[in-house]
Amino acid sequence: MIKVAVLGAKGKMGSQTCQAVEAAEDCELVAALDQGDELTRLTEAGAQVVVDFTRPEVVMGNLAWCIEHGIHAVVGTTGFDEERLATLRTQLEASPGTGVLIAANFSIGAVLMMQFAAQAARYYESVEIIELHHPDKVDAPSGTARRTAELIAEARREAGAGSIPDATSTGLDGARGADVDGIRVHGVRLRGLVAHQEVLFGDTGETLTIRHDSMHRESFMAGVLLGVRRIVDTPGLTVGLEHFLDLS
Ligand SMILES: NC(=O)C1=CN([C@@H]2O[C@H](COP(=O)(O)OP(=O)(O)OC[C@H]3O[C@@H](n4cnc5c(N)ncnc54)[C@H](OP(=O)(O)O)[C@@H]3O)[C@@H](O)[C@H]2O)C=CC1
Ligand SMILES: O=C(O)C1=N[C@H](C(=O)O)C[C@H](O)C1
Repeated sequence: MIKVAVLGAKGKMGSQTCQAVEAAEDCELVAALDQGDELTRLTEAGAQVVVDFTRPEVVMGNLAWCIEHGIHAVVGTTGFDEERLATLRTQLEASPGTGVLIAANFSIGAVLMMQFAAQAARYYESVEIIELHHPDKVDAPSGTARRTAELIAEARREAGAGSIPDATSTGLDGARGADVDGIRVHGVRLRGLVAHQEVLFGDTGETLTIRHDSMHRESFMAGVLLGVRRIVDTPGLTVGLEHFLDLS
């Protein structure tokens, strides 16, 4: 049995994760912590793996504590940039047996969408990303959109692609979305939505749209449990659930 604790347990993702861990035959939910709870409860409960679905402003503190105490972490919370990842790598050097998985999105379909987008990137002159989420989401653009943009930008650089054409010279601030690594990202917040993304590619005479929809938070649970099962044997930092999937 893998002893699992959830941080952010009263939240939308945390509560779903508690249910999924309790239903998994090879996992035991040993602690469910939320805002105001002491992290010492993790060691008291003997947690081997922590699943973090909290907030970008608190996740780094949680991870520093877990790494220091040799507790593996599966992290869905957003807000990770290169600087944060570098900090985690340094912290993990001092705790060599500990593993941390940072996954922008635990839905298998979303992981495939990012992979397909990276594959398509080299073939199209134009690309833009539209992410669509529920209005209670605290960050924009989504972690998934950021990661998708980074993967596309990397693929374009490797292929020697130039900058994306855009003749806009006047207009309102924000009308062309945010610039993530040279890729335009647009965010929609709409009651009724959960988590959705479209990646639009275009070239002369054709477009390609890759779309993924999470209609329910259950869609993330298979990926979360995969992360829990794999991280106990994967020391160091893993960025992206794709590393735990056989995509060949
Ligand atoms: N990787 C993925 O597949 C997915 C990632 N996410 C990401 O996960 C994060 C959480 O999303 P969601 O569940 O919708 O958000 P919620 O706001 O519903 O849940 C966050 C929970 O964490 C609690 N919390 C805040 N600070 C702490 C703390 N220091 N220790 C423990 N708990 C704390 C909050 O309490 P309070 O409300 O009192 O502040 C709240 O209960 C976001 O970054 C989101 O983008 C979401 C979906 C999928
Ligand atoms: O906050 C959410 O809901 C989600 N957050 C993650 C993100 O920012 O990419 C994953 C998914 O899009 C749902």
